[in-house]
Amino acid sequence: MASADLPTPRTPEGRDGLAALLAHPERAVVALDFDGTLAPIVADPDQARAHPGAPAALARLAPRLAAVAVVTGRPAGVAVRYGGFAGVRGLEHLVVLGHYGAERWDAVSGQVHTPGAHPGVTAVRAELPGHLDRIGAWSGTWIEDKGGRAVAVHTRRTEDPDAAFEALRGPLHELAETHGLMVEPGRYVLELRPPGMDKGVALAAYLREVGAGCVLYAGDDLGDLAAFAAVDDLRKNGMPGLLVASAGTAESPPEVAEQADVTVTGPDGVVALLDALADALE
Ligand SMILES: O=P(O)(O)OC[C@H]1O[C@H](O[C@H]2O[C@H](CO)[C@@H](O)[C@H](O)[C@H]2O)[C@H](O)[C@@H](O)[C@@H]1O
Repeated sequence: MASADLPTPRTPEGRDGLAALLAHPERAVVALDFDGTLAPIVADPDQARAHPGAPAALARLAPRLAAVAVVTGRPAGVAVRYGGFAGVRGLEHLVVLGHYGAERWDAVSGQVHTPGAHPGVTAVRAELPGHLDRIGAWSGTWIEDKGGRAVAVHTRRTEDPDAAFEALRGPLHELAETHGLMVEPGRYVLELRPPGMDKGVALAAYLREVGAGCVLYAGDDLGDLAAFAAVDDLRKNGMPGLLVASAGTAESPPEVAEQADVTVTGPDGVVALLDALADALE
């Protein structure tokens, strides 16, 4: 089956990945990032919501696939709420891997499974406001409290988000190191979180768990490159895969589109792609 609306991937690996998904959807996993991929980027992270067409597009696809998963830096429960993913007909088996895979929500139980607070994150949450004052962080720098597994510092709402971001890099790396944490850079955000987990580790484990035969992964930011690398490794070992970049804005990291097989324009383009896939499979 094929659809006129489906893009032609620019690489042979991507073309194989798309062909495998269309030929054997029952063996395919579609996994997507949340912010910037399923949800438009907005200035206030608490106001981010999934594209209005995203839950419906995923719900059309999910019953025909091995699995659909969201893989996000958000706490899993937050992505479920902001995505409107709970209780959606067709998404009864959806899984959300939150905090870069450290925690997990599944639609079957409706529960979040989390490893609990990390002592380094607990310490950083307490120290961070004073630390930002001491280093003279730009006005408008904003701390997103993400619970016990991560804390994020955003610069989007400062007068010069790029300069504010660069000024924070060194001091936040030092603070993270002091507490056994790593820094995850993103779009005008630096997140301090425990090492040892990333979207690639999380995605590869999930694909093994469900016995996937092929995968589509879509993302927009630097944190998604670990998942891209995992798909690339799997392709080298014989599992077809398709990498999709949600890009097209001035702030989109160029690496994401460079490493993808297909580039679409933001969540609008992602939802259109999901709908085109669903059309092709119906
Ligand atoms: O893995 P993701 O689902 O992409 O989450 C990564 C981080 O995304 C959020 O920040 C980004 O989106 C915000 C809302 O659109 C935007 O204001 C910010 O500049 C972006 O970096 C979120 O706030 C973080 O907690 C996520 O880890």
